[in-house]
Amino acid sequence: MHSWNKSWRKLKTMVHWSPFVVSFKKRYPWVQLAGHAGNFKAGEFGKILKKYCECEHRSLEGLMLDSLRPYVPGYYGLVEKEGETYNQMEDLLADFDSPNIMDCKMGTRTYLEEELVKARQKPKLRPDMYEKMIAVDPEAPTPQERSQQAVLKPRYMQWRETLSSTATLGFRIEGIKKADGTCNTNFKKTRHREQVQQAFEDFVEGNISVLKTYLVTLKELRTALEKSDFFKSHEVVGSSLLFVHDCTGLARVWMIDFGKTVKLPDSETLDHRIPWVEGNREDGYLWGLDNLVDIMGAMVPE
Ligand SMILES: Nc1ncnc2c1ncn2[C@@H]1O[C@H](COP(=O)(O)OP(=O)(O)OP(=O)(O)O)[C@@H](O)[C@H]1O
Ligand SMILES: O=P(O)(O)O[C@@H]1[C@H](O)[C@H](O)[C@@H](OP(=O)(O)O)[C@H](OP(=O)(O)O)[C@H]1O
Repeated sequence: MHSWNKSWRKLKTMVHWSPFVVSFKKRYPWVQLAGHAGNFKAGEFGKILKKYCECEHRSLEGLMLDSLRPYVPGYYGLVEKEGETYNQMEDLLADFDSPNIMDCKMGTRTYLEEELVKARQKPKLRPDMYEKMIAVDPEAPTPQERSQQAVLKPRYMQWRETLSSTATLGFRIEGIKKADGTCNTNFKKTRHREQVQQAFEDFVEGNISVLKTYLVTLKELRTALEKSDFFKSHEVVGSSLLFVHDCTGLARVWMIDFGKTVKLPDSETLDHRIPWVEGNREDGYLWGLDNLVDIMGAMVPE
């Protein structure tokens, strides 16, 4: 949605290992599991820099004053580096020893209503999205899309939603990286509950204590979301939950990526559970979290 990142190549099945030189204390490899390539840079120790986005800046500022504060990376404002502006935030991996990481994109909708309106007013053909589409399913494009060798962004985003578990469960796995270095970002067709559960099982590798900690945290997060003034008054689209655990048993979950988190007009609020119909701006975030809790809950033995 931001012009500066439009042209950036998306990470595909590869994880970008950024050998950040971390000042003073130790060197550790930082991992970007999903999202736009080239979006991140090392900050001072324990901090990272993400390419500036006005929406994210405003959201992080608001979140620092909200009851959701414990569930989001600490925000340290803007930084200029080599002529570029960045949002400086807490590196959530800094306290972990060889972390296992999972990114789940939350919600039933992955594009903003305003993007839909823009796409109608000024349709922009996306040959790159057509290429990504046929790489997964050569049969997916319509005859018109095939002749144009391009698709519109909302069409691509909706196709991704229905192919994955976004439409049916209200969240989807974007990537999993394990402590042994293996990494999987090939979840575009992970749609059914059983497939998602299988991926979670692989992620926690049978560690019930880690699974229980995740479950407790997700329930606490749900309670915090239900009480949060920020959450009530914002459309939260394309935001992820970042799960991180390591061999010491430390396991935490944070909300990340507020590039498409938008304030509603004053006094308007969202339910975050009811289905989206164009105009109501519902994002299905809590419905997705309910399903996530349900699936992880079913994995914990009685
Ligand atoms: N504060 C953080 N600490 C540690 N890792 C992070 C942090 N923020 C993001 N990451 C890593 O970077 C990845 C991409 O983050 P993010 O979703 O914010 O990027 P993006 O380019 O805005 O993504 P998208 O293309 O979905 O909009 C995450 O999956 C995670 O691995
Ligand atoms: O995961 P995929 O299949 O690679 O698809 C991308 C993904 O849906 C991103 O969330 C989206 O960025 P935004 O969330 O910022 O819209 C990007 O749009 P873009 O190419 O227009 O940046 C898509 O290409």
